[in-house]
Amino acid sequence: METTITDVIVIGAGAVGENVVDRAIAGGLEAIVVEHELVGGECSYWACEPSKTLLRSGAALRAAQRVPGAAEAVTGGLDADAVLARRDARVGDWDDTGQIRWLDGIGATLVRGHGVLAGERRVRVTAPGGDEALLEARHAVVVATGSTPRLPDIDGLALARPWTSREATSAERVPERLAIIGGGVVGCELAAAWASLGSEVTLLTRSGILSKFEPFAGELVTAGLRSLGVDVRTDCSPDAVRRDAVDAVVLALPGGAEVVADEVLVATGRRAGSEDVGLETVGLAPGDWIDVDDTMRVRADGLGWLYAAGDVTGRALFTHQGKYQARAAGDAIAARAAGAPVDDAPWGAHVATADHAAVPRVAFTEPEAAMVGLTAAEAARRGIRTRVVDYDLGWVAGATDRADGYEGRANLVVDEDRRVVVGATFVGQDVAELLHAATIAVVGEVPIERLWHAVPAFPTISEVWLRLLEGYGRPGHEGAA
Ligand SMILES: Cc1cc2nc3c(=O)[nH]c(=O)nc-3n(C[C@H](O)[C@H](O)[C@H](O)COP(=O)(O)OP(=O)(O)OC[C@H]3O[C@@H](n4cnc5c(N)ncnc54)[C@H](O)[C@@H]3O)c2cc1C
Ligand SMILES: NC(=O)c1ccc[n+]([C@@H]2O[C@H](COP(=O)([O-])OP(=O)(O)OC[C@H]3O[C@@H](n4cnc5c(N)ncnc54)[C@H](O)[C@@H]3O)[C@@H](O)[C@H]2O)c1
Repeated sequence: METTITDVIVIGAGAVGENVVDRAIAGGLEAIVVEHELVGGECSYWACEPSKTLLRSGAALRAAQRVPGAAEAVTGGLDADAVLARRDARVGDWDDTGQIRWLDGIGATLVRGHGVLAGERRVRVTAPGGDEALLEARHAVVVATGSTPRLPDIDGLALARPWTSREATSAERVPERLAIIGGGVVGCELAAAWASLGSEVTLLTRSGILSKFEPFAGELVTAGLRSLGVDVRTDCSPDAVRRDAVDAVVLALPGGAEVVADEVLVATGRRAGSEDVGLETVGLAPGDWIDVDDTMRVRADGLGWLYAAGDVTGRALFTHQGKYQARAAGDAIAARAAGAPVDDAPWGAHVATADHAAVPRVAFTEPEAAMVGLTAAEAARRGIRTRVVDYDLGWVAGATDRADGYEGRANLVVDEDRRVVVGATFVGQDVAELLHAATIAVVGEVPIERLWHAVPAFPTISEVWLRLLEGYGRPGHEGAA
């Protein structure tokens, strides 16, 4: 078998793999990317993009309904067919021609097929027709193979043909009744989306709702989902799931109650997409999250040529954070290949430091929940001496302008020893766009004293920053009324 030699090989052309290739090429290297499905990966076709499109129409409708004058002009509900058609257009009808054009444009080589490591700096690719090819990298191989849904061990579940996020983001019809297992971001976003489109949704979750956020986010989103008609049941997990004689799915709950639906979506977390990438050929355990340092280089003796980025590392399962890791990896690989210095100190040019303390995330639910950095509980777990200030967004002029009866809440978690913000959460209509200011404050470690000089425009929802700072008190004016 002939071997093709290049500088860098990336396995997986999701958003993360694409960005590794982009940075490596920008750094003067040649790169091949191997993809066995669609270039663009989960985010483009079965995750971020279709789910946000399914959610947007309902959010826009409700926003209009909350503004007298506009509300009177809303005379009907959502047109589900039009929403689904917009979703189909957004994902390019699950065709990756556009993304291939982009890869061509940056000078990357795409090899279609399933790639597995085959020992040091080598990748074996099995093409869709079964032909095999061997690739060898002069400098680095990067595993960017993402993650897959994790199915809990519930009796009968696998046989009941459950939806994963893939089916739930690509469905062609609105199910009359949808049961969802899991109250994390996937469960809550897709509950909001399908309830808005007319499904009767029941959401069962073992924990609370959005338990990785501040508790007030879970409370407000639970109320918001219920206002859409979602039957939210926390501390609840089915014992067994089956399809009945008329093909309905029946979820048996502890105590004998049942939930009957047309489809059941399992949204109980993800596992590493590392089971079938040949990790065993280099001494790593298949199926595990791949452990990397902050330049995204695998932490294991003798594997200085092997990197991983994105979901497969388990560091922060978000597209934006994976792309950030990809930039670090691609730049570090190029620097090492050129024998140039690698700036791997915290916040250096070649590291993904923000993964540890400043990951922004938005749950595009009803209402939106957005956070960056640490929750108050996480900060306490890390031993940080904090003070938490919070504020009712319904009192902010920009919010009341935006919607009558605006409901929302925000908080800042302040590190009292360093006098910097280490976490911020905003929950309410249209808060997603507020988040980046908080990310800059956390990453920039902007002293509270200086934040007083960042004046939010009136009347924007961002004025909540001023209210939060007033709640905290102006350092040096503690005695002032
Ligand atoms: C429903 C849902 C909604 C989401 N919404 C958001 C959101 O709004 N914002 C956000 O930031 N994140 C969101 N996420 C998370 C986001 O989708 C992931 O973090 C992101 O897709 C990870 O990118 P990745 O490139 O690491 O993996 P992937 O996108 O999974 O890409 C991996 C690629 O590798 C390929 N591959 C795997 N194994 C091989 C192999 N052996 N050979 C060749 N190719 C291989 C796959 O086909 C795939 O194309 C969402 C996730 C879900 C499930
Ligand atoms: N907008 C976004 O950025 C976005 C959207 C969707 C997904 N994502 C990413 O995808 C990741 C995975 O999301 P997810 O929601 O699948 O996982 P998750 O870990 O966030 O939530 C899993 C939920 O399932 C529940 N659960 C687990 N086992 C259960 C069982 N047997 N019965 C009942 N409930 C059970 C948990 O209590 C939890 O509520 C997220 O952490 C996030 O990184 C991001």
